[in-house]
Amino acid sequence: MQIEQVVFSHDGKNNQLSGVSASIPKGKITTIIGPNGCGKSTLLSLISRNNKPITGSVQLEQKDVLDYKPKQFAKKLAIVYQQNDIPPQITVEQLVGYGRLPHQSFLKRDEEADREAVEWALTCTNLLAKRNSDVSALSGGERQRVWIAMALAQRSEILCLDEPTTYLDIYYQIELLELVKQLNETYGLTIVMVLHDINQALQYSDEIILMKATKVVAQGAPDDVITEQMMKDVYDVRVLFTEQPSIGRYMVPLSI
Ligand SMILES: Nc1ncnc2c1ncn2[C@@H]1O[C@H](COP(=O)(O)OP(=O)(O)OP(=O)(O)O)[C@@H](O)[C@H]1O
Repeated sequence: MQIEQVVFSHDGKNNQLSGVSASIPKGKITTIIGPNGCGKSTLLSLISRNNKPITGSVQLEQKDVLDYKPKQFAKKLAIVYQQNDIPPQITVEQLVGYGRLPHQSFLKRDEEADREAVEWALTCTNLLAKRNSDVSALSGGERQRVWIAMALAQRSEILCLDEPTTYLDIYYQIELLELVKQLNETYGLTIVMVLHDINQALQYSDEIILMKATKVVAQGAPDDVITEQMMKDVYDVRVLFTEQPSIGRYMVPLSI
């Protein structure tokens, strides 16, 4: 995907994206980082075409995302939001089945393909044993996996995740990021996610898009973008980096 000179305003007064350009490499994990309010979720909303640029464009396979038909686009890209409303009294399997809607029409439905996709999504997310559970009775970590399973059932090539680890304890954060890594490595899914935890961004990303105050200020490999100087300039925090043999480079915050 190519994001080219995108300008966007939520309220028509101030720009929340002012001339943003970036690229999302196919088959990689790209993480958008930056301080609160800099425009990360807004950028994701334009990538997933939930908002339209005032000027500039988002291109997918050399075609403007706005030129895709809704179902055609849903087969290309799925998004999981930070907070999701759960329909009342719905089982895991039923909710995951909603991911098949882009593949169904009034006249045409491939029930075998639908079943296979739901089984695959439940298997990947380790939810087979919970398939008949009421979604509202699940833990936060399990619910987040259900939303990812629904997005997987959509069988899209790109998976966008807006702060997928927020509200999860450290165990479920790691579980979720390991799932994301596995989906990328095993099925070649392109991942675009927003994370706040710099160490998790370092550990799980192939590519970092760094934002500050409505702009993309850097893009590149995690070790190139995430530096002591960047942490001072963008977050106004003093940090040091150290190496740990099993996970590599990681950051220790020192002071503000
Ligand atoms: N629907 C909206 N209407 C008006 N302003 C909005 C809307 N959504 C977001 N904004 C504003 O746009 C700016 C960017 O918000 P956005 O949610 O994209 O930032 P973010 O980098 O994802 O922040 P955070 O890390 O706090 O989640 C903020 O100033 C926010 O107040």
